Amino acid sequence: MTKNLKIKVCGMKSTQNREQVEALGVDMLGYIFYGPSKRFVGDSPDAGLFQSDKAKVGVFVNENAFEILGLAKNFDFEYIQLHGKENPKTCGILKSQGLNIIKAFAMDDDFKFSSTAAFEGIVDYFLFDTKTKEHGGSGKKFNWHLLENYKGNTPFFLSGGIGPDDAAEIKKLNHPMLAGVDLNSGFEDEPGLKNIEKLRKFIAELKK
Ligand SMILES: O=C(O)c1ccccc1N[C@@H]1O[C@H](COP(=O)(O)O)[C@@H](O)[C@H]1O
Repeated sequence: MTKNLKIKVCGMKSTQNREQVEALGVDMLGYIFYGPSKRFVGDSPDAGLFQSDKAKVGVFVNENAFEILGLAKNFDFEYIQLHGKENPKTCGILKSQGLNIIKAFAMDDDFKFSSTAAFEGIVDYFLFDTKTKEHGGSGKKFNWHLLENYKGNTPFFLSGGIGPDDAAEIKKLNHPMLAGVDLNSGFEDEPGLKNIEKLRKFIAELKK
């Protein structure tokens, strides 16, 4: 089953690095539009950064829906990842404009999966990331056993601190709604610069 997991690599900041990542056959490329992040694309990103045939994901934290729509049009995003406290209404507004939506949830041992119910039928994917003060990109894992409590119908991405040595553990996860993995800081030489060999080995192991 893990052979078919979607692979999203997040935090693209360099055109050359994006081209190398893309050549690995990943499914989705993520771009961070959140100023405080070390992976923020910046105010005037290089146009080449976005010249990709892969599905492009704009990542936002509590951003205004109209601002998101403008940026999605500018950069031709297929997906929008909402990584803050966005509500179902905001997700619905973006969805109604033809965008696919990934809604992130911050996981800790107190997380109630019932909080995902209001987003069912509105968003395309959930993304379960570790709860920290930074919103995302923490490099920290949550307790993956918590996923056993997720009984919803929306497929999800596993996220939060996934690293080069995790392929075997991910392959053991047998959740019917696990759709993909989100790879970020665990595969970096520096924020926004992915280590291609680490990604190559991990992807090969995951698909084996
Ligand atoms: O990567 C960031 O800096 C970031 C900032 C704000 C929101 C989301 C961000 N990235 C997302 O964070 C998760 C987990 O990343 P990590 O593996 O723990 O580094 C991932 O879904 C990224 O898309």
